[in-house]
Amino acid sequence: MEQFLIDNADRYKWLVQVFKSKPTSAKAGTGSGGSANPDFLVSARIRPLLPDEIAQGFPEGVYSRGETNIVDLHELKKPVKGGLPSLTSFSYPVDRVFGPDATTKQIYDDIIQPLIPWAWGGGVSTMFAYGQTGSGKTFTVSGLEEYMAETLMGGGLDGERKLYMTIIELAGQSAFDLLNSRKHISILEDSYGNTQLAGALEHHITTKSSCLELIKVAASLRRTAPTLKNDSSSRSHAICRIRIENPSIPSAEDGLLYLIDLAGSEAARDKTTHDAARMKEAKEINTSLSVLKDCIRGRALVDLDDLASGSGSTKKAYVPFRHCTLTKTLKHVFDPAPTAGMRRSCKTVVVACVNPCLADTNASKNTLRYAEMLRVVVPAKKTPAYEPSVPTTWNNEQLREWITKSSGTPPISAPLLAPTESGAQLLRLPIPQFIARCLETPGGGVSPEQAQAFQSKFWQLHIDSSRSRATSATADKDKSEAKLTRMERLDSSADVESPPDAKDVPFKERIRPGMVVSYRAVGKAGALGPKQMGVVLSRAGAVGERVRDVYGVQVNPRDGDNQEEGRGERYLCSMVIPAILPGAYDVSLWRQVVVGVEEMEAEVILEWDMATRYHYLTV
Ligand SMILES: Nc1ncnc2c1ncn2[C@@H]1O[C@H](COP(=O)(O)OP(=O)(O)OP(=O)(O)O)[C@@H](O)[C@H]1O
Repeated sequence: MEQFLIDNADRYKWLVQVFKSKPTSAKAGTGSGGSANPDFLVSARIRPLLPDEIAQGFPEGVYSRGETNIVDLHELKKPVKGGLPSLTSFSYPVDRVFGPDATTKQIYDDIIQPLIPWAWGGGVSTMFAYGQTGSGKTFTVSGLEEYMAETLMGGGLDGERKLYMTIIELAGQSAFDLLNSRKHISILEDSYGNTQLAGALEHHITTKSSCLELIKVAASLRRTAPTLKNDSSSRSHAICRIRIENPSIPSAEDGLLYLIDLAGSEAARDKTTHDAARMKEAKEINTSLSVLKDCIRGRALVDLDDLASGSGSTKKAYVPFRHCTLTKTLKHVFDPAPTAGMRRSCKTVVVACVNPCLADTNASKNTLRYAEMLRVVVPAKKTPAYEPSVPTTWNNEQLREWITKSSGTPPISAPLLAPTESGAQLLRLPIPQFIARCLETPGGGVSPEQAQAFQSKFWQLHIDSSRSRATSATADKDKSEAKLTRMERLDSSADVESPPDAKDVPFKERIRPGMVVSYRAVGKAGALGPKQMGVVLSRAGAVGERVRDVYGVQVNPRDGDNQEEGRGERYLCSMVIPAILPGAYDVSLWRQVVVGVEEMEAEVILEWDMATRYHYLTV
């Protein structure tokens, strides 16, 4: 067959020329009536022919159709009964095509760079390089890693972050730490359902050079085996994970950035030369890639359903992430189950690397079909009807109006928090980014506590509205008292419990047992940092002389003992400590602390959630 292709290369090139000169059909890259999913992008990179492929006389079989984001693949068919060879052509729509002349920098700037601020802001960003062996995955990923290191370490991103890098390799059922001499590690699920890379080292990275040095070490330890297409073919998946910690919001989940160089799917020409072990390895790789496809597609469908949940749909796609080690490791990326009511906000980019050689079109077809199957097009649908208690039905204007009305005092700047987003889009914003936008409100009056509480309120409203919509699908439609959403109940009960003018009295003048206050702990920060919360139990002077707080300080000292002159009223408070779930708090009754009125900053409203058995901040 290869000789047939070489012998008929001139005819083939002429047929391709004729194909190209025909007017192209308007087969849009997005399919009929839909648009590309902004958080999930599938691209194709067609590498140039390599010198040995050119030397053998193979022409290119895969072409980019430029702006339309369609990849054309041609094959030359042997004539059945005499006659001349003919052309068979296939077209594959993707979200973005990069032809042989595109540089890795262009790819980075166009589709990868936006992943970095997303992870920096607390989201999960993932890039997969997929393709046949020798199609340019490692070439692409290693180039992208360099640019990524530059962006992360270049100082152009807002705020302070701590970065930790882990690089592991998955080969069959085994996992190895590529930053610790290929030491065996275990992929385990802990009792909270989180995947743990037990035994893998995390390296704190502080400079671009230290980051690149670690990437170099990992590349040198990656398992490779020669294939016909590539002398050093990677027979394993390599996962580079950067965990991004935001010290200014300790309760927020860390941002995660994954760059994944998948093991090469096999070229048919390769398979003829395999022994049993290599065949088994190839089978394992293909199985994991198949599960990966189901997970990527499943998760994209779940997100799409969320974006469109104004429709009230409760049908969820299945994401089989526990079916193989690769997807289990990437639980954060795929798990559709929310934690504390919130699903991690993910942005994913797939780069399908394509070998253009006419002799390899079978494998390239598989790669492009795989890419096509991953695409989940956002269907064109009519905007859901506005409902005041359902954030997913709000357009930008309605969202801004709600922000201004409901974000507390001072009001959070709606144009800064939601410059363009609809309600559904703002729900997908990572929490730290939401908070950071709130804090940009001019005047500096918005505190991190207010921002966090407002984020919880927004989410709570969404959860309540989803629950009540699900219930109303099966129950009587009458809106009775029993059917009020939790926020409505909270609002109405707040009206009953607090005197209407309570808001006008400064909180320090109405301190009472049970009130929750935030305070700046002077000289006793401990592990929780200086900003803390506590539930007021009593005046310090009301307890016995022997009572000491968590720091060993006598709560009610006799005259002359421990008493600092000139201090205002002091209260014994139970500490409110961050719980294991993001945004959740526990009241630790037995950990008590004395807080002076002058240390108190604001009254805080905590709301108890039966489902998670934790408290959450509300505005
Ligand atoms: N865009 C490109 N421009 C120039 N050369 C490229 C390009 N992409 C890949 N190559 C070359 O092609 C060869 C194979 O690339 P690479 O090793 O990245 O493939 P791979 O898909 O990672 O293969 P495997 O799965 O077998 O590890 C290398 O010699 C690489 O330098």
